[in-house]
Amino acid sequence: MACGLQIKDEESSYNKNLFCIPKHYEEDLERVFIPHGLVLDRNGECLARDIIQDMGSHHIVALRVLKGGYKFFADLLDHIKVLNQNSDKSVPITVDFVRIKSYCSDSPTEKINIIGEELSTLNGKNVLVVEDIIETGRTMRALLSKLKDYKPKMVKVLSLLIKRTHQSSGYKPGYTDKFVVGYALDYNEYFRDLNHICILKEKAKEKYKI
Ligand SMILES: O=P(O)(O)OC[C@H]1O[C@H](OP(=O)(O)OP(=O)(O)O)[C@H](O)[C@@H]1O
Ligand SMILES: Nc1nc2[nH]cnc2c(=O)[nH]1
Repeated sequence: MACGLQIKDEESSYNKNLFCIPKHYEEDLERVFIPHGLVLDRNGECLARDIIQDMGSHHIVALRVLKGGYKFFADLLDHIKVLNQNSDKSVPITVDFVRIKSYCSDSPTEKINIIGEELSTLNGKNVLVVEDIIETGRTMRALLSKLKDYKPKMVKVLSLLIKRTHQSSGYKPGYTDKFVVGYALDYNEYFRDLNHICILKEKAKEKYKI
């Protein structure tokens, strides 16, 4: 499967005044990091085609990791449905959900809560885990370890963003400490209603802190 686009931290971010931002978030955002159009273009037909090619030999269960992944997941499924309708080869896709909460404000918490564990439907299936962001990798490691119990035939992970961070626990290397929001990525539940993926201002972290 394609390994994605490498985006260099601030160098490649954009002045937010060039974009449509909801009034209620104007003061909270530093820069636009990934414009909505770019997200939609990358998360398009090509990605859907790669998934079908890689996993399409058998019924796919798309496992959505809530809450953050909902926009990414919905847009991706739309593309897979179009492919299924328009090509010679088509594959049934069912969906399942798992809710994982590990962050409070911009910090990982001790406990990784996996909620909604009735995942026996994954037994013997090709499972596509769809996540919005991987930072330290702790959440994904906990989930993958849990999934093993259900004996899937194959598990692949698709993440909208993989951060380069010094906090990485080994799932992926790199570094950036910017906290990003938008396209359903939140900061204490705010900013999911923002289309572009943006860098949050430090003072907004205080404003929305719980
Ligand atoms: O790689 P990690 O450092 O573990 O971080 C990644 C996790 O953080 C976010 O979840 P969050 O706890 O904010 O829940 P949410 O999906 O409801 O936003 C995100 O959706 C990932 O699941
Ligand atoms: N919204 C959001 N969630 C995260 N979880 C881990 N890192 C991040 C981040 O930068 N933004």
